[in-house]
Amino acid sequence: MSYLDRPSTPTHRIPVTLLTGFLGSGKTTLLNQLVQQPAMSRSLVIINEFGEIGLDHQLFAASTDGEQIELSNGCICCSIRTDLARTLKDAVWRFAREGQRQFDRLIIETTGLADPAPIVHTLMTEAKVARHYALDGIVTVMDAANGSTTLDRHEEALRQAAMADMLLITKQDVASKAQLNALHQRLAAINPGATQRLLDHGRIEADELLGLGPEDMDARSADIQRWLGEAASNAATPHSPTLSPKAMFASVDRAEVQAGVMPAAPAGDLNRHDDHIRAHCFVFERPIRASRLEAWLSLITSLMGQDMLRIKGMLDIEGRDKPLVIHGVQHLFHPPVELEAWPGGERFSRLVFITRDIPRETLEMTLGDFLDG
Ligand SMILES: Nc1nc2c(ncn2[C@@H]2O[C@H](COP(=O)(O)OP(=O)(O)OP(=O)(O)O)[C@@H](O)[C@H]2O)c(=O)[nH]1
Repeated sequence: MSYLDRPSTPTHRIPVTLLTGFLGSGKTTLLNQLVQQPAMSRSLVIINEFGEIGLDHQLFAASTDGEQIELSNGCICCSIRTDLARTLKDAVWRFAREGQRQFDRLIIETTGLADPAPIVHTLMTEAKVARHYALDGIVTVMDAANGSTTLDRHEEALRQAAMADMLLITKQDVASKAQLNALHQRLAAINPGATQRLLDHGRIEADELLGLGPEDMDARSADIQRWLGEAASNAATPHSPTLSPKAMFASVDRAEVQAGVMPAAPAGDLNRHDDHIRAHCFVFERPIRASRLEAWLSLITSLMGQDMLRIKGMLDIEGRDKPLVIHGVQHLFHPPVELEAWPGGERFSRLVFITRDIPRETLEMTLGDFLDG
């Protein structure tokens, strides 16, 4: 059976929030605020820091009912990935009393230099980990004062921003308005699908950071709009039924930032620094043949998987009445999720790609060829 023919049934896996952000951006400050909140009381927190303490899964008493583990002799995205996998597997019984698991949610705080992709891969590909855990969302913290410079200098920070479901901007109190606007525009260009929020010393309601991913989207299909990005949903709606498939591509290279979340950014040269990381949105009016899309996804991810940072889509597949949501990080895809209804009653396919050094034309031409078939 092919990938698109296997929509997942709702699972009861433990949702995982990956908290990332460059060195000193404010991750720990945020985490300290979060763990005080009742919504986080049954959370296990894994903190990965570079440090000198040997890796002995040293346990700390957390400030709330939650539990905390420190992984501190390397970075979980590279040198100690197997330690992360083992820690996750062990945690299920280690934090259990009388056969009952004592946590319902997992937060992983990465080091400031971590690439989120390998961590997501560990969650998705290690069978014993994937059985118990499912990625809920990637939350990336950005420092308003240094963020633009950090993005200029550090590929890691770009990748953290590009893969985020939510971008939390800290230190607005010490940033100029110009710095804040520049960062806001830049992040909107890199990752139009991610919500941007301003944080004051890490303060935010935990609920806002939870339930970000597609795993439980079935229950709240209206949220698909936000998840795919307002830009993909609004700007790319097809109208004419006579369009040829190639003409149905719509380009959305800028984000419509959600009202009330951040002020609208003034127009500018959004991609001056980041030409290599881009968001590309495509819409298709006619139903897509599953086998052709799968063949294309397989080709494109095997050739360019490393540079295909994120893929999100809501698809109208031939022979299906309901929308199918797909979600991938590099060459790995979560099981597709079938929604109950088309959000807003609008039935058409949307695909969003966040890529590094992949020209839009490459996607457009190959996709057109495959779907034209
Ligand atoms: N002015 C200001 N300072 C902040 C804010 N948020 C965090 N900080 C400060 O920024 C510094 C770094 O914050 P941390 O939370 O330790 O950052 P981190 O991302 O965990 O840092 P690493 O562990 O080095 O990756 C601390 O001194 C915080 O008090 C904010 O909104 N405003």
